[in-house]
Amino acid sequence: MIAIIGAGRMGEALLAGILHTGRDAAEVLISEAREDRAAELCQRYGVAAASPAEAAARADTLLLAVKPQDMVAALNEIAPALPPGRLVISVAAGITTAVLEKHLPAETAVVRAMPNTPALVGQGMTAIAAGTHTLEEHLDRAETLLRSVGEVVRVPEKHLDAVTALSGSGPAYFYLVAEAMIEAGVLLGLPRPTAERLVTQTAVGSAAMLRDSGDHPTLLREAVTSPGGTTAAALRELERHGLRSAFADAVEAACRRSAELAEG
Ligand SMILES: NC(=O)C1=CN([C@@H]2O[C@H](COP(=O)(O)OP(=O)(O)OC[C@H]3O[C@@H](n4cnc5c(N)ncnc54)[C@H](O)[C@@H]3O)[C@@H](O)[C@H]2O)C=CC1
Ligand SMILES: O=C(O)[C@@H]1CCC=N1
Repeated sequence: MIAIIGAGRMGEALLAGILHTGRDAAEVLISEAREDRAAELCQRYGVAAASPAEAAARADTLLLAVKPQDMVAALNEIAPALPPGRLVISVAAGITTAVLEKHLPAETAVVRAMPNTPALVGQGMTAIAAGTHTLEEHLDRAETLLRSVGEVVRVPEKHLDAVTALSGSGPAYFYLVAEAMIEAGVLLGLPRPTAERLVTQTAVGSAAMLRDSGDHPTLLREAVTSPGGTTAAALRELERHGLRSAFADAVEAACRRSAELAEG
């Protein structure tokens, strides 16, 4: 039995992804503080709801997807009911395995994970790191579970704030670029639905090439950039507006914020 504690946006993405891979809904519990939200998800996915304590007692794997600011309260609800030998996976930004271990019974196996919302469609990217009492077998279990919603990499925990800044928050950067491109198309007089369709398929096609061609993004970009052409004119403007340093600053800010969240 798997229990998802905190079924907000990320909790639902994980729930949907896990069920999509054929896991029986009877094998998944959700625990969600907002009753209307819990009822909506139970109806949509056919899973049962339980209190955090009940979920802790019944599930062998707990997936914690509450906000970092709510994590200690959630751990305190779970800890008294948690039998030995359970695996606790947290996806909260910034919350270290040391914090998780401090609020759980001694020797609980914890895994800190950072997924992203494309998990909802089975295209997630998750990085995982082990706690002090986490054995290879626990990491394998976490990896197998999270692989049901996309790709998984193992990283040392010291890299997880950077991972959070890059792939955890990363989908938002791509969506912002998509929004900005759609508005630019509308500015040029394209009907909005046309601009949306052009941008969406351009994003999907570019992502497929990035993943499948084996070529570095630089080579793929160069192949679009004809000498003296339109792309070169556009790229010069993006460079003039400092796009690369904007990304460096943005990702650094996200990484700093992730580290701050650990402090509560
Ligand atoms: N949204 C994203 O793209 C990603 C989010 N995360 C992490 O996932 C966690 C959740 O983020 P979101 O889903 O965006 O937030 P959210 O606010 O949509 O979801 C959190 C949910 O937890 C519930 N909750 C709070 N305390 C609870 C408790 N004690 N027991 C049961 N339910 C409780 C809330 O009612 C809420 O529905 C955060 O820690 C975040 O860092 C990680 C990767 C990506
Ligand atoms: O914005 C956040 O804090 C969460 C963590 C990574 C993506 N969303």
